[in-house]
Amino acid sequence: MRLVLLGPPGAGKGTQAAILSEKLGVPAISTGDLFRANIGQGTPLGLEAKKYIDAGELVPAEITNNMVRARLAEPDAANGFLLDGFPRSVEQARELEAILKDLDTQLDGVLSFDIDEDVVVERMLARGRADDTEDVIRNRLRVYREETAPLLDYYADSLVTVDAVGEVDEINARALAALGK
Ligand SMILES: Nc1ncnc2c1ncn2[C@@H]1O[C@H](COP(=O)(O)OP(=O)(O)O)[C@@H](O)[C@H]1O
Repeated sequence: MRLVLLGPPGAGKGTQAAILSEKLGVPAISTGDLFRANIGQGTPLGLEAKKYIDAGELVPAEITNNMVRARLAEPDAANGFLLDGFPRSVEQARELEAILKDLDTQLDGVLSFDIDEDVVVERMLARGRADDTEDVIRNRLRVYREETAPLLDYYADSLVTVDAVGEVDEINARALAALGK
């Protein structure tokens, strides 16, 4: 199963991706985690990406697209994947289509986690990651509204929406039900 997970920052996509990954037997691929791993290891990609992440801006296309292309070509993604954090813009959605076409495959669907901004701001302030200060959170939400939310229309035909307010297990059950699993 090849799925894109959509939703605002703090919607719980990463948490749900980890559980769904186990239940569906496909890897969860998070661009945020890939960037953070690169930052942790001090790679050139990580050093470059950090400037944008610390400001809550999108990392430039050439860095992000190549990283995703390489990750999706790895053997463990051959039978499916859950993509969390990519695409984050219509431009990236077009790039994803091109990447999948080159791999001779396509998406099965898009799972959208639906949640209010007020709730996600509270959640992010509580988790306290390095890029979770109030100013940076506000900027990430602005970028989400301007760049990422248009994907809800872009993917309208393949969109499955899940209410992302509630307990982790409850939301996971909703997601599986929405996927017909
Ligand atoms: N597809 C992407 N394109 C550009 N930048 C990205 C992408 N995915 C992640 N990033 C960068 O990594 C940061 C953290 O992403 P992520 O871990 O998905 O957190 P959240 O979902 O809470 O915003 C983003 O704010 C952005 O700077």
